[in-house]
Amino acid sequence: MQEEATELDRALEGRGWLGRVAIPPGRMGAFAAQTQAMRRHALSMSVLIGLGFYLAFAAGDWFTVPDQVWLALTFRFAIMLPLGLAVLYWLHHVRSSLMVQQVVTCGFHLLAVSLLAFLVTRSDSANALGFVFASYAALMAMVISMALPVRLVMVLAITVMLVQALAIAFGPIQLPILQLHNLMTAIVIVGPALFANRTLENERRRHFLLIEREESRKRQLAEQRDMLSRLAALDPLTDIANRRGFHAALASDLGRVGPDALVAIAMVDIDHFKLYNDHYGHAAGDRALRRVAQALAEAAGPVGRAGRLGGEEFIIAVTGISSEEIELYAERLRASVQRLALAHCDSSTADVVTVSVGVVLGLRDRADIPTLFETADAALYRAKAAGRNRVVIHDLPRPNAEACRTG
Ligand SMILES: Nc1nc2c(ncn2[C@@H]2O[C@H](COP(=O)(O)OP(=O)(O)OP(=O)(O)O)[C@@H](O)[C@H]2O)c(=O)[nH]1
Repeated sequence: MQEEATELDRALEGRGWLGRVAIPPGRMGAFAAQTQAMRRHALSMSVLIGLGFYLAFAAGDWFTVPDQVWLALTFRFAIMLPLGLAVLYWLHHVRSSLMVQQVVTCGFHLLAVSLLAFLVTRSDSANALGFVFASYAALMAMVISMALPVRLVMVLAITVMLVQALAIAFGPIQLPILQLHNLMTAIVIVGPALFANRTLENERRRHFLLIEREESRKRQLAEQRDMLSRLAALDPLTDIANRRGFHAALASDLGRVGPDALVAIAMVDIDHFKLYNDHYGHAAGDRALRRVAQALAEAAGPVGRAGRLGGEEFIIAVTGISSEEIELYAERLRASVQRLALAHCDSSTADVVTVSVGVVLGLRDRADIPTLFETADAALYRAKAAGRNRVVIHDLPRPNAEACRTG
């Protein structure tokens, strides 16, 4: 994720060929998809505007090419008008690749320019040469508005220049200086047009990369937030939920079950753990805590939530369990620790590590959770007092019923 942001930062510096902002290869598809609609729209607009000017300047034909007016009007209204409408229809209704659309649109503009150049070769009027320069104005407008790739711009510009050179060569006015004018005009017009095209394209790319970087940073922050909240909910020693994580998980479980569901809380405490630490050392005590925590989490199963309240005290919550099942469930918790067979030679209860379990069962809607905890704690206290390594169940719906089972 960090590498992703760095890659985008590097791309934004625009160290590509001639300061070009290069899109990283993996994002080229997304960039093309994002800018395609805009580029297609630009093509339609260039045809529409080009056609508008082409028809509007018909009025000037009586002055520019007085001897070829009818041919000029035929070009404008009988060829370019229907063709322009057909290209517009095609751009909007026929699905084809952007490149094909760009080439066809360039072809349309080139034809318009070539027909004017043809008039230059046919007309004896010196005014006809005005079409040569009008063609360059059109070229500049096309290059800036069509958002074309640079290679296509170059092809378009060179073709326009050659067409004009031919028109001058075959025109009635044979002035060699006109070819130089043509070349100079081409250079002077194409240079800024290319620069404007490049600048606009770079801005498009920068805009895309900035949005991508923003998205990537948002994803990065969300991931870090998730990781932090996961860590904040975990007990670092045992890898099961800590008090905070347990409460959050229980709250979400309680939100999912109906008001009639039963909720069981089991408080679990390791017996004589101080003696275990004193005998085997604190590091061994930590290892035992980890093993007990994992055993309890496993025994709690997919329906139970296990957490470490602190020290050698654990808690398990189960929602949607019946009063018939709870005794077996609690016994399973207790037995899971004894089955670990962690030697505890100083324990007066058993020769292995054992736990005492205090359980309470309550109705979800009547359950005041802190009260349930207190009651489970009181049941645990009774289990300790009764000799440890046993389960004491305090059943809230039937307060007098109390079951006791020892290992
Ligand atoms: N190794 C280790 N020991 C811990 C940790 N947290 C608490 N303890 C120890 O757990 C022991 C708890 O002792 P007590 O509260 O007297 O309880 P106990 O010895 O288990 O006696 P009963 O609960 O009455 O059976 C203390 O010695 C604490 O130092 C821990 O993270 N690691």
